[in-house]
Amino acid sequence: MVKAPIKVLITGAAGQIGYALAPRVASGTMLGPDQPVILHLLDIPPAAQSLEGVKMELIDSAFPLLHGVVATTDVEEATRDVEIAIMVGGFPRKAGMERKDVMSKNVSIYKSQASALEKNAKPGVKVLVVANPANTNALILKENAPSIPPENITCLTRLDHNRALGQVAERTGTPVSEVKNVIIWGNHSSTQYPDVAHGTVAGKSIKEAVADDAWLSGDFISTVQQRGAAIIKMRGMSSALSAASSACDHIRDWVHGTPPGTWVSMGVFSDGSYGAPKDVVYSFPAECKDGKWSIVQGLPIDDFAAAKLKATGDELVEEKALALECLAES
Ligand SMILES: NC(=O)c1ccc[n+]([C@@H]2O[C@H](COP(=O)([O-])OP(=O)(O)OC[C@H]3O[C@@H](n4cnc5c(N)ncnc54)[C@H](O)[C@@H]3O)[C@@H](O)[C@H]2O)c1
Ligand SMILES: O=C(O)C[C@H](O)C(=O)O
Repeated sequence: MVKAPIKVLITGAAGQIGYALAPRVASGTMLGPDQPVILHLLDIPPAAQSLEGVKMELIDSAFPLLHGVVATTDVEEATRDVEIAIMVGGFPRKAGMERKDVMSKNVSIYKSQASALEKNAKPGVKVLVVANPANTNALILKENAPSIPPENITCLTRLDHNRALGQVAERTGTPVSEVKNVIIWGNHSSTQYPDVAHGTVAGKSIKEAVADDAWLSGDFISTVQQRGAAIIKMRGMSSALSAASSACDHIRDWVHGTPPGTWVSMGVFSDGSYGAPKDVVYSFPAECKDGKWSIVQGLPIDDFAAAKLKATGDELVEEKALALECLAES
């Protein structure tokens, strides 16, 4: 039976991630080869012409699964009846900036777009926040859209997860598909903790396969933590194709499920698992089934890891306070 099309919102669609993401969604990479989609593309008025150009290119690509494109600068129109919302709109970090620097520009966007989503999206809308500071933007969105269940609002740490998989694959000379169950804990920032203690390479523990503990507890961690900044340095712009690809991975696994025995990293509203602060959006290992995620429980955490989990949690609590200050001033 032919499936009904799903409306997918991409905000910031005229930007560089939007340009890489829209064709992936339209070609079925995100929701599967039998799922038609209608793309709702939102950007701000100064980007309206460029947004129209993206729409023209999508039409010219003749994607069989693409049943329509709405390109608009009207947030009410953009959010109407969407079942999936990928929130990319905002201002990216430039060289030399920390994520906190983009805070004041971006959190107010998330407050106002929360209301539009709440009012217009389909009940059960799944939201992925990509724009930085991703965890805190997601939190602000959640706080300002009380009728959307908190478990439906997530942020992207899958890019960091994929970066960790990539580093281990490169180091061990193994196809990345053989590397599993790394974890990104905490914030999508340089305090995140990329954890390989429970991961495997072709069934062997990562520790055993890499056989270099100093690298695993040193350069590996800092490389993943600093990868966003390293890409900005190389490209002069922040990551886009890997961000778009990871956003598709995040939604695909959330909707279609994670393979048995495999988890992914997702920024989700914290219930305090593993001693993380409650009431922030924190990245945990997550398994997905029937369109729902759950935090993988019961993993042993040693003292080294516990200190890292705490540091990134502390940063999220600080970011939340800063975001609330920015909103109070705006
Ligand atoms: N979480 C992650 O892993 C991750 C990875 C890469 C980038 N990012 C973040 O994603 C965001 C987008 O990055 P990019 O490289 O595509 O930036 P970009 O500047 O190329 O595109 C952002 C787009 O958002 C639009 N925009 C600004 N305000 C808006 C609003 N109120 N509503 C709708 N659209 C709006 C801009 O006009 C622009 O077209 C940045 O915040 C960046 O830091 C996150
Ligand atoms: O680091 C950035 O500012 C961009 C993005 O969040 C990334 O991780 O690549």
